[in-house]
Amino acid sequence: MSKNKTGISSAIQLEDVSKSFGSYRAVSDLSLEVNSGEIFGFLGLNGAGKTTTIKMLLSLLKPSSGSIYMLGSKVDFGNYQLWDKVGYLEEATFYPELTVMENLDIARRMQLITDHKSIDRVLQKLGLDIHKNKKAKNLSLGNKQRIGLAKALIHNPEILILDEPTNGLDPASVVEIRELLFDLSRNFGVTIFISSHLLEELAKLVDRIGIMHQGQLIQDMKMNQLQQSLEKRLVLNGRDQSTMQRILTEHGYDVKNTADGRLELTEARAIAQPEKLAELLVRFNQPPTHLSIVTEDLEGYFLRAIRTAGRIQS
Ligand SMILES: Nc1ncnc2c1ncn2[C@@H]1O[C@H](COP(=O)(O)OP(=O)(O)OP(=O)(O)O)[C@@H](O)[C@H]1O
Repeated sequence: MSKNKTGISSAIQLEDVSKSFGSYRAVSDLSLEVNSGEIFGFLGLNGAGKTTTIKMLLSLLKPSSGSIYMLGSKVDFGNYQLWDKVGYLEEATFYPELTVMENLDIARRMQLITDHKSIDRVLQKLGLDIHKNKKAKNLSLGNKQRIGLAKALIHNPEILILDEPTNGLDPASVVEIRELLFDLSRNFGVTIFISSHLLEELAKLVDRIGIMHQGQLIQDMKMNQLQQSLEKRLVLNGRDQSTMQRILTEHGYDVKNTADGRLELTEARAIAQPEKLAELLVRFNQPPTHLSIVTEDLEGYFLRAIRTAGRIQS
């Protein structure tokens, strides 16, 4: 395993990786490091370059330029040893008429694993042992996805790569898979690289997030940094909003009207001391009938990050 500048082991490392299809650059100068045991969320709109990147990690696609390392070993065509240490799940596929056990036995044989206990281990790890003799077609959606994960994990990989693993799952199954991935990371030390276009969903699971847009990594931050980066707004209502707006403006506040008929302020002093603003309005006989601080939601943040990068029209 390679160590980065801070001495932390990095499980996945991309250095100035680009991929072009003809004249179209799907991934552009992507540099990224995922630490060992970390859950990294790879976020982007459709067409951002997530799947192309994942295919390069798996050496299903060759980068046009740049280098990729996993567990300190260069990802290259022919470096088959690496695949003993990497699991991949895109979409759960299985034989519906076969039992869970039979499905996993096929996966075991395809991966040339001789140890039959590997099936029991993975069944237990994923909480599938109670369903092992059921036909795959009779399982819940969440448990079907667990079969896919079990196949990706049967060889006990150190890195798990997931491309939109909760696509099409119902909310309960999404929670189940999330808890499972969390357990794999925290209790089994698996490094997880997970792509999605849903920030709300990733935010509940990942340690760090990278936002891709038009082939470029426009943000890379820890989740606690993300929480601090969410924009706050002070919104208020009153009986005579034009008078309220005039008073606040005369006292140096920057006040906007919102589309839903409220007054809104985003400046730091208004957010830090809303009571001062309320006192001022009371003094001028214009008490607010509603005053609250609203924090931007994660999808709002995601779209703002993309707009700020100046790459889509707002
Ligand atoms: N084999 C290919 N030939 C030409 N263009 C391609 C090829 N594969 C991907 N692209 C283009 O590269 C861009 C990035 O695609 P990619 O599949 O990596 O995006 P994505 O972020 O995974 O999107 P989605 O969430 O829709 O899967 C897209 O514009 C896509 O059309």
